Amino acid sequence: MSGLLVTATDTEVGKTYLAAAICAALVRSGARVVAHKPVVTGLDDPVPAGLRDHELLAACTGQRPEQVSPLRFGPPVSPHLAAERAGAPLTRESLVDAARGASGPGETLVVEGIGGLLVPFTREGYDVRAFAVDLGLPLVVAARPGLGTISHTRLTVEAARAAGLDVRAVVLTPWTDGDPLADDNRRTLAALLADVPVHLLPATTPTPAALADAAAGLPVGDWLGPARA
Ligand SMILES: Nc1ncnc2c1ncn2[C@@H]1O[C@H](COP(=O)(O)OP(=O)(O)OP(=O)(O)O)[C@@H](O)[C@H]1O
Ligand SMILES: C[C@H](N)[C@H](N)CCCCCC(=O)O
Ligand SMILES: [Mg+2]
Repeated sequence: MSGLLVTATDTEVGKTYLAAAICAALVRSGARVVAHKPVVTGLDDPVPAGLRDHELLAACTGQRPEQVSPLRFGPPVSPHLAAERAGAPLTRESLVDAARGASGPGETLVVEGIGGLLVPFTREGYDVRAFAVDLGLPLVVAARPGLGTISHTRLTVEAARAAGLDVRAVVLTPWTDGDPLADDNRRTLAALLADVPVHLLPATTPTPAALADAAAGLPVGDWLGPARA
């Protein structure tokens, strides 16, 4: 089984758009794709433009939304707190088992993290980074194009590398041509990250066809790596 995990420099950066675009592009190329979001929180918030995370991912892969995300909570808070409030604290074992069981031979697994890389699933500090290590998946990092992204992106890549994770790409999203600051952020990050390529996901609408079009320029196949059994 091969796959990747999409993380980000923060919550509300573009993980779902990017993960959905990757799924849609892979499906368009003929791959069998399974999306997995270990935990969704914030279902009490108004429905965003388009669909909720697990619904948009499911629309891109053909799964049912509940298959994409087995654990769904209302409060817009960190997963450790949402689960605790629901009286069902998360465990490393159940999170890893669910992710490993999500896809089978010949399928490509696209995992969307939750929030940023160090968001905890448990009070003891089992977090998205440790989850990616357990799954053995390479990372793709969604980052904002604008002010603040240089430091947030470098911090995320450093934190990933400190745990031995393979960062395949940073993707600035939503990208719109013609912003001089975003252009310089792109160049600066490409120079400072050196061996991590910086790509762009154009601003798009959240439909499978539009997302696949938006991802057409991304070397998605290069980002996939084998998952740990
Ligand atoms: N490529 C894009 N095209 C259009 N809008 C985008 C794009 N990328 C990000 N956005 C905007 O950023 C918002 C947040 O994106 P998204 O929901 O993908 O973030 P997230 O990192 O998955 O958030 P969460 O932490 O809640 O899972 C979207 O609602 C949308 O407005
Ligand atoms: C509600 C939000 N959209 C996400 N689902 C959860 C983000 C958790 C962030 C936790 C933190 O970094 O403080
Ligand atoms: Mg999301």
